[in-house]
Amino acid sequence: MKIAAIGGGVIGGGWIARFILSGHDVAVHDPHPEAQRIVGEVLANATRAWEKLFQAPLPRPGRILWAGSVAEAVAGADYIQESVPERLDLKHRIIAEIEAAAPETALIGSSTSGFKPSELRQGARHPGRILVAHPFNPVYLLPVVEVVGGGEAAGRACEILTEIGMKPVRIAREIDAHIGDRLLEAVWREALWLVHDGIATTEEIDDIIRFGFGLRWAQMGLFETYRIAGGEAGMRHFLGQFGPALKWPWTKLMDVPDLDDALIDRIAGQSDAQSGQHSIRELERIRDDNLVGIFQALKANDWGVGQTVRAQEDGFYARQPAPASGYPLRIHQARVTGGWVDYNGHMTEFRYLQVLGDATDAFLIHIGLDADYRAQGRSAYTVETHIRHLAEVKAGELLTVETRLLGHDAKRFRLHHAILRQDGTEVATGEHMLLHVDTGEGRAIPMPPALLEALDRVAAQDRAPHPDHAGAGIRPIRQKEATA
Ligand SMILES: NC(=O)C1=CN([C@@H]2O[C@H](COP(=O)(O)OP(=O)(O)OC[C@H]3O[C@@H](n4cnc5c(N)ncnc54)[C@H](O)[C@@H]3O)[C@@H](O)[C@H]2O)C=CC1
Ligand SMILES: C[N+](C)(C)CC(=O)CC(=O)[O-]
Repeated sequence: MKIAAIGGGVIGGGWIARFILSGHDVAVHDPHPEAQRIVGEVLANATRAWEKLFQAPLPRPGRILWAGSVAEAVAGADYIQESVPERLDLKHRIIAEIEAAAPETALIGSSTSGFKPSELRQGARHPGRILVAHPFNPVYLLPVVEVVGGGEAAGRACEILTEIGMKPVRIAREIDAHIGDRLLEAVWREALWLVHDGIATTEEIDDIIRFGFGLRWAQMGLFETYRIAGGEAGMRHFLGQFGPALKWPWTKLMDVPDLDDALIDRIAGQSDAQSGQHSIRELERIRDDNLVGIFQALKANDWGVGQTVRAQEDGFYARQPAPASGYPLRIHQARVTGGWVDYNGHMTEFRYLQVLGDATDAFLIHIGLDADYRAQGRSAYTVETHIRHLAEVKAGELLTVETRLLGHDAKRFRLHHAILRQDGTEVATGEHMLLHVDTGEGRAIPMPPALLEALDRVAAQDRAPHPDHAGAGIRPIRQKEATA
């Protein structure tokens, strides 16, 4: 699939990073003289965030193909994401340039925050393929994308967006600013009035959000949160109790304070005092680390955005390259990132287990125990592990795992992984016993014939003697050694 991105600013850069990290090449056009530096920095932050977010091995990243014109970028494209500044005349000009050069079948998604598809489509040759695909910043982490403009084109766009780990929400009827920005603008207007009227500073308002209802919104949204706030009587009681207050004159919803120089100076000054000690890129990294932490907590709870992360990881495992011929199997590789390194300057203890666990997952997919298989309520659980740490590993190193099957019966199999550096040095080994289980009943059950046959085929290749340490535990410390 060929992807093109027109505009590589805050949002275009985020889209480019998401496509690249999902394994797609992206042709990019942006006339900004520093576009390559800006997109490069966004991609670096996005890569850092994805390496922290996902436990599954990431796909091999795609490449950025810089194009000198819109026409060059969109030639032969299947999906084009437009992220130029929010001016309708500019968007019309860009869409006309895209239509003149792109295949008729190419989909055009616009990042517009406010324009409706009917406005974007004015004067277009093939209006039905022009859609709003409105993301939220940072695009490379937040999965939601509002897809506005219906029909077959929207269905195809949703498939592509889902494939890169997004959660498309199709909006049935077009309205100005879609849904997310309608909600955000209401809060934003109120916040501007609170600063204007001298009721609160920018920091106080942010504290009320981040130490309070922002945490609720991050995992349940608005309606589910208020259902709980109604107590045991739920939403009906909540509406009965707090509904009348909605008619009291609390809000200045449609009224916007005059953004004169004095108010701009006040907001910008308070914002500098609040966050000016960090550069924007540093703030982005702080934000990304916090989002990753929230996502991981929600993954552990199988809830909300955590389910999207899990589904994306399943996709990464399934896309692992087929093993090269030969034995031991070489079906897993991992790059040691800066975040994997501890205070001793080398790969921290639990990351060894992560590499070994990911290698086991790659082996499971190799024998057919993949996400579709697990969806039938059967899986494999590791019940015993022995790791030997043999050499230090530094950030940036590429690790390759060699996997052997040391034995199996109807319900169990025993794996041996050797983690190798690029120069062939063995840096760790892991030996693992796995049980085939019925996940609903939580008990071991025999494997079906197809899995056993796959294991038999691997076992037939395992002709070398077992390593000396296979089956060994940790050596006892003899008393003489202990007191020496
Ligand atoms: N910034 C935000 O929080 C969000 C913005 N959006 C939407 O995304 C779109 C882009 O906004 P941002 O990325 O914030 O703006 P931006 O100003 O950061 O980036 C716009 C980019 O478009 C480039 N550009 C200008 N003319 C161009 C042309 N003729 N061909 C190719 N590139 C061109 C600029 O050089 C710039 O890099 C807008 O429609 C906006 O409403 C959507 C979601 C959130
Ligand atoms: C400010 N904004 C209207 C451009 C914001 C968005 O469109 C979505 C977001 O990321 O908040």
